[in-house]
Amino acid sequence: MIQFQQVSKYFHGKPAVEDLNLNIAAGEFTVLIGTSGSGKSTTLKMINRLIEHDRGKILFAGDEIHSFKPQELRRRMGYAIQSIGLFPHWTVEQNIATVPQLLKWPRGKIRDRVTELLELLHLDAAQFRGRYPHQLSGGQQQRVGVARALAADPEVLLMDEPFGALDPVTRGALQLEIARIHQLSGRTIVLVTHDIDEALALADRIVLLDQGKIVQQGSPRHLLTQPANAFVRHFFGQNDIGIKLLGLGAAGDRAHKGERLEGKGIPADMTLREALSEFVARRTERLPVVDASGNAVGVLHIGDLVNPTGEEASDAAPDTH
Ligand SMILES: Nc1ncnc2c1ncn2[C@@H]1O[C@H](COP(=O)(O)OP(=O)(O)OP(=O)(O)O)[C@@H](O)[C@H]1O
Repeated sequence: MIQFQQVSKYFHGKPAVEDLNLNIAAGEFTVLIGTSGSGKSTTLKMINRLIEHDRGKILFAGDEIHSFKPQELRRRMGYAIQSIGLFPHWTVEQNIATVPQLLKWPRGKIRDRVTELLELLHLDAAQFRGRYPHQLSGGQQQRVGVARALAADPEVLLMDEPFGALDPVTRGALQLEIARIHQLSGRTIVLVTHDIDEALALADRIVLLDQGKIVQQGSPRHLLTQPANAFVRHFFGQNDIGIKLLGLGAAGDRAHKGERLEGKGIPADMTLREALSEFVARRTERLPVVDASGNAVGVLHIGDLVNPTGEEASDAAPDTH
């Protein structure tokens, strides 16, 4: 969907990004991560030509991005940023409708789309559509920013620290919503963050940058278990890699499906990291696992957390005691 071929960008003769090769597949959730000044935002902004690259080629849907008008690119790519950039004198509805208005959608269609997006981001449409940005909390403004980026159903969603400056609870809620939107829509998403847990939770593929170059790219599990060098190991925090790996697995995948246990079940989509906390808090070594409707899925054993292969627990010889 988006390809970088030997792309470089210089500011005042100094490289911000150098010889970047990157292939972002359609439908993939890619997270660009790295230390401050490593070139994440520059990389993202070159995709929609907010920053023009100096060398190499960037392709979008097979064509050089220079063959598109910047306006066309920006209509086909939603863009959400930390500072939100909502127009202060426009209502929530007018803000969300920016691109549909440019595309001259009929009024009724715009109205329906605004309603749909507000509901998708858990904002009551009747209550919020007529408000102005200053009448919203920071988290609500961020939601409107994401809704605006999604408004014209873009093929690609570019997000630059969209949940920065939010409290951890709101941040977690918005991360869940983005993950859900990605699952529902299958849209290509490129997100910039310096939050390692956010990257691990959301990414299909993580691209780790340092000083304008890619140090390593791959699935979260790949970067955690096979770091290319000491920088990668250090970046992901060598001391709690085990805990981070637990964050990538779900209780439902590891549960012993043939077993049943009385008691309050943990949700199948709970991460193993959260399950570890439950084991400790409940002082138990086994936990029942339930699906979204509360039906039993199986039983998770504390020993399953140290299964180094991460393979699904076998039911061939269920532990029945
Ligand atoms: N408009 C600009 N003019 C001059 N230098 C710039 C400009 N934009 C970025 N840079 C420089 O390019 C390098 C990469 O910046 P970039 O914003 O892409 O990094 P980043 O990884 O997104 O950092 P952060 O996490 O701090 O936002 C930095 O050294 C930065 O100072």
